[in-house]
Amino acid sequence: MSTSEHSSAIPTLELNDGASVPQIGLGTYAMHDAEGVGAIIAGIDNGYRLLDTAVNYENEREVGQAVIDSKVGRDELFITSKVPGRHHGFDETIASTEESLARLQLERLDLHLIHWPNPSVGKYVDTWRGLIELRERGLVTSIGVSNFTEAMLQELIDETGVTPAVNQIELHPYFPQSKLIEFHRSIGVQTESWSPLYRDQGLFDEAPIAEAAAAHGVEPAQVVLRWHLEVGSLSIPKSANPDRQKLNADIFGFNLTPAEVDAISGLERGRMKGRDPLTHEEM
Ligand SMILES: NC(=O)C1=CN([C@@H]2O[C@H](COP(=O)(O)OP(=O)(O)OC[C@H]3O[C@@H](n4cnc5c(N)ncnc54)[C@H](OP(=O)(O)O)[C@@H]3O)[C@@H](O)[C@H]2O)C=CC1
Ligand SMILES: O=C(O)C(=O)[C@@H](O)[C@H](O)C(=O)CO
Repeated sequence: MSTSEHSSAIPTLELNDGASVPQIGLGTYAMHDAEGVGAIIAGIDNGYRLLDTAVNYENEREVGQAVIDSKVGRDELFITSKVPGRHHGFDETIASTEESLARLQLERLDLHLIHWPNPSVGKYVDTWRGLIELRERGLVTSIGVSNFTEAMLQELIDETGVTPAVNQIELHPYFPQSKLIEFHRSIGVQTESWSPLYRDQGLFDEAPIAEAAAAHGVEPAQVVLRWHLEVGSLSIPKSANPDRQKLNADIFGFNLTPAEVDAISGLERGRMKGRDPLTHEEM
């Protein structure tokens, strides 16, 4: 834990390349303009150090401004962005990343991901080679992917010998992805959960979550975010509300029992919007 005046209580874990990453981060999807900058600064003030953005969120400028305006030093923060589908390809990935860095007003990203594999385009291996090159040039510290299947991960490793540090995937109690998490664990990839709260669309009323919340004296959202840690994933809940930001990050003072974890995982019913990376493509 940092000892600075603006320290964070969020512990870290180590990625397969030795880099340190906070165990929970702030999603920034749909945070825009001055209001978005204010919400991101509030997140940093509330202890978040990992900020998750993407070219396609069209808010890298806001994230960069929040980093500049916050009271926390750049080196204490962990900034993630993502290469969009329209920038797949070796040269395109280098150019895309240089543009992201310019918008973010940063010299280096802590983690850069391939946002979606877009298999019909057939360029994710070239894109991965671009990320490897960027890491060698020192423009990004860690490299990873998002929405990759087991077979796609294996293909990247077979083709390049480089294992992604992270696979950021849709993961929540309705879609627990236990087989993919186990595969990640077996090859040293850190699982990262997107839409970890299922965008507050009814999940919190589910009995195993409400019951665990009552048993531990916490809120249902905290149970859900603790469940992500218990199954081995770091999550990036988005909240623009300072009170909910604080609540969501306050998950390190209790544990769920194995029975509670199993009951919550038993809520499985499928993806939120049918975004199967074998067929769903985003440019
Ligand atoms: N790689 C990928 O393909 C994807 C990546 N992502 C990333 O993951 C992040 C998180 O996912 P996201 O889709 O935003 O969804 P989340 O599951 O994080 O849910 C966010 C929604 O839940 C609300 N919320 C947050 N905390 C609470 C709480 N304690 N109680 C009640 N409601 C709450 C927020 O509202 P409010 O702000 O008002 O608190 C917001 O409406 C994104 O922001 C983005 O960075 C997301 C989708 C795909
Ligand atoms: O937010 C992201 O990172 C995405 O990849 C999108 O799928 C986004 O979640 C979305 O909901 C677009 O409709």
